[in-house]
Amino acid sequence: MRIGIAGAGAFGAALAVALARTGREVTLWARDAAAVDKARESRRVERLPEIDLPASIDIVSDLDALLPCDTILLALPAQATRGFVTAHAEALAGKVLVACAKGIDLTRLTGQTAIIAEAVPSATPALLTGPSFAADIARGLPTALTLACIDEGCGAALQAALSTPGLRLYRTADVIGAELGGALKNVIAIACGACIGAGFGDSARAALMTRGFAEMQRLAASLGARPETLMGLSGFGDLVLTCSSELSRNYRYGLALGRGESFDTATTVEGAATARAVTDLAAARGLDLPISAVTARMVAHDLTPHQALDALINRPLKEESE
Ligand SMILES: NC(=O)C1=CN([C@@H]2O[C@H](COP(=O)(O)OP(=O)(O)OC[C@H]3O[C@@H](n4cnc5c(N)ncnc54)[C@H](OP(=O)(O)O)[C@@H]3O)[C@@H](O)[C@H]2O)C=CC1
Ligand SMILES: O=C(CO)COP(=O)(O)O
Repeated sequence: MRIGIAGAGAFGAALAVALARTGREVTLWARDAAAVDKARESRRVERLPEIDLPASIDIVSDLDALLPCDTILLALPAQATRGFVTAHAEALAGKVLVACAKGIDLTRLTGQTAIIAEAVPSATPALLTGPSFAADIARGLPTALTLACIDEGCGAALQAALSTPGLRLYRTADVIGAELGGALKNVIAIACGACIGAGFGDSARAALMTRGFAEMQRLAASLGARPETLMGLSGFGDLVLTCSSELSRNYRYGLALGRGESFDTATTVEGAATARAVTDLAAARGLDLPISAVTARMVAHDLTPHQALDALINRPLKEESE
């Protein structure tokens, strides 16, 4: 089986490397023909420097080269997925499309698989998510992720096809829960970065992670997720990784907010748009998600980290379980 990957950024390239190293046939597509020519020559991509791409990976800019692939991983930023699958709906018809992005689509406030189902109804949507930095995967460091698919037969086939000796995949049919865990943890990671950047300390970060996790569980439950999914790799696991490592772009973006520094706008920071989406979802569902709300306002430069802290810490006292 030849596996296609759309998007030759850090994650797409890392997955291509991990799969190619174990003998899978991989086609890696990127939109920029000049960048593809450069990558074919140098066997490197800009967003994953220092990693050599095995010669067996076919790097292409012509989307037709993905046509022989029955399974295509979509490793694009979350807000780009809708445009991509809509523009290429005909070519993607009938394929197994595995979303790898971690974000809520701002247009319709849905997860990645709902975008796929809407744009390409004949495709089988799935999701690959969980705690992993692209560089770790590319280096073959041990990693465990979640493979979510409503079609359980397809989920089991994908689990086998995408697992490698270093990359252990667990399977679930709870796509909604897995999507929300991956998307919402990015918002909390921005909050945690801002907390550390502003000098509020590790104890405050632990409080934000814990109360942020409660917000993730509250929103996910209201959208039909299974509670145990949020406790797993795609929720709790990725929250821990992203809120505690400077390898995370969401966390580093938060650090910059906390320090009052600027941040490179070309860097993919999924939690920024998803914070807005979460605020809209919470309003529509009458949910109280205060950490996500102040994070969205910090991202919009409508609150400073100190004002955000004041807003959180001066809320009326309450039961922890509420
Ligand atoms: N990096 C990581 O450690 C991990 C990332 N992820 C998730 O994977 C997703 C992608 O992240 P990542 O690879 O790191 O991001 P990068 O910023 O490294 O790369 C994004 C890629 O998407 C391409 N792209 C952007 N917009 C479009 C578009 N409209 N059409 C086609 N291609 C487009 C970019 O192309 P161009 O260069 O031409 O702009 C670039 O190659 C995110 O949701 C992220 O959360 C998940 C786990 C780990
Ligand atoms: O999702 C990730 C780790 O699991 C990558 O995090 P960032 O997008 O914050 O870099």
